[in-house]
Amino acid sequence: MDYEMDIDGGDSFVQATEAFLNWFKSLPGATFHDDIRIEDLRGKNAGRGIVATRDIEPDTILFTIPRQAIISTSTSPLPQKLPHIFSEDSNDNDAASSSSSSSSSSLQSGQGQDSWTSLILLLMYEHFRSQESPFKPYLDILPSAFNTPMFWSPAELAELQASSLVSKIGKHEADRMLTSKILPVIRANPDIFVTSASDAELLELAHRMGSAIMAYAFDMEKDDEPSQNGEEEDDEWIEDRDGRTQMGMVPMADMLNADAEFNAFINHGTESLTAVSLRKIKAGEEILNYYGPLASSELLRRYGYVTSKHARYDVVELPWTLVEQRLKDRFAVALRGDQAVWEKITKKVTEEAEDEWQDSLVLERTAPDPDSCGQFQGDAVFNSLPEELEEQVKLFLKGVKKALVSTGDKGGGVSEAALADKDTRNEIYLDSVLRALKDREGQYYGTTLEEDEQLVGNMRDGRPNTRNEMAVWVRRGEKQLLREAQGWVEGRLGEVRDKMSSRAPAGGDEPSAKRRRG
Ligand SMILES: C[S@@+](CC[C@H](N)C(=O)[O-])C[C@H]1O[C@@H](n2cnc3c(N)ncnc32)[C@H](O)[C@@H]1O
Repeated sequence: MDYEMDIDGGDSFVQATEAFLNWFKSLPGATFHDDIRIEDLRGKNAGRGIVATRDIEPDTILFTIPRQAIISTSTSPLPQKLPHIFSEDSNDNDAASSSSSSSSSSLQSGQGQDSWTSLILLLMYEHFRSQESPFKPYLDILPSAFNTPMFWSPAELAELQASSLVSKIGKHEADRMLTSKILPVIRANPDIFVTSASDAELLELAHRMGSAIMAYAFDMEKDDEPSQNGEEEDDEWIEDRDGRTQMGMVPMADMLNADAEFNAFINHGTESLTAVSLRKIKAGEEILNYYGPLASSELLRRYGYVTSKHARYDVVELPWTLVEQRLKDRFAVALRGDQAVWEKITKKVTEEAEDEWQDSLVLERTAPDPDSCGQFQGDAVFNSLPEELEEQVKLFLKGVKKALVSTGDKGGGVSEAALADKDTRNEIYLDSVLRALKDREGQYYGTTLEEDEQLVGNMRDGRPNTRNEMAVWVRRGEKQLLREAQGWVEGRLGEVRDKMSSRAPAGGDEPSAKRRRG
């Protein structure tokens, strides 16, 4: 991310930090513990962060943010100025469906805002107010550029190779959404959004605000009522970003960097939010929040960085078509590569599975949640394939079995009788998945896992410092997971094959005589 750099021989970064801290401390109700400080962490590509200057005990309140200091639709004057844009009735509470479901007339009038676009409007309003904005010292420390893949060049994106992250960036969708929902509101209200910016500049600014929200905003329950027994809510980080929760920019809470092991959390109270230590934090240690059990790819997509601790949550999407192709290979002789038969099977199977059908299956490790002190207990291990994958293969094999019955024995491959045997089906399942996993790894065409390991080994301090290195990190993690998955499947496959060979007479895929039907 780009932060303000030296100007006129002075360090504007340091000055902006000081101005922000003084502004924050002056807010009625704000507190900032004496034993912490905002530190310049640009040396490790982490912008600003908060560090303990002395040992801090568990359950210590590190700082307090009065709710009035949050930028949200509850605190901003903008909704009163533009009630037709911000009223509950005109809002689109489901951001996920907003781009497709909003009528063109509501888009032209700037209605149909969701929690994202509402907050973008609030931030742009404050930005254009410039010196008049009560949030100026806070806005001044928000980054002007981001490392999220939304802003990467095609060459930088190509380094992600076959990572599914590439398909999730959504640059065009974001352009469309900002152009249809943000620009019309600004243009229709020139007295409120005072700017001489061109449409292209407005779009760029809206992207910048959208990315700041992605990496900095907090989600809060809309009413922020205390719980029924009168105690304050302890809802930490709410991951739901589908527009149903209210989003807010929470100055100082968003100065905390984060990792998958962390030592502080944000407590959402009625009057204020507080940052609280989860365990003893030693002098010099960084105070870290938690963004959730995010894969490296997702951490990069939302926040523009990666860490080694998040690698345990890495995921790989396995397209069903790869598994299906390998399943078909097993019956290529028996069904003579009959395209019409395969189409019939696929149609039948997907119909039978209805909404449950998945075009791609998510592979992940079993990773225990961090404990109540924010620390890992136990390793993350790959020890299962997605249940849906097994279900879909089962359905598929059922379809194949029927096809084999109707076409009769074509004199080769796996027979219908063999498919009646559970071990045979299991063997076909695991063998096809294993081959599909290798095919998936092969889709990362540019480099091998071993080459990526070497690239990571050469990184300064053993961690990524550039976009290119972050891309290498993400794809290396995904290839590693694919290898672990292959190892696990190989193990299961070996067991099934041992079992089959210990009970079956010679004869390939045929089940034992005892089990043979018909
Ligand atoms: C909520 S802000 C935290 C404050 C931010 N460092 C700043 O200077 O404004 C989130 C951003 O901080 C950076 N960040 C957070 N945790 C990090 C970490 N563990 N390592 C590197 N950068 C991190 C990322 O750029 C992320 O998008």
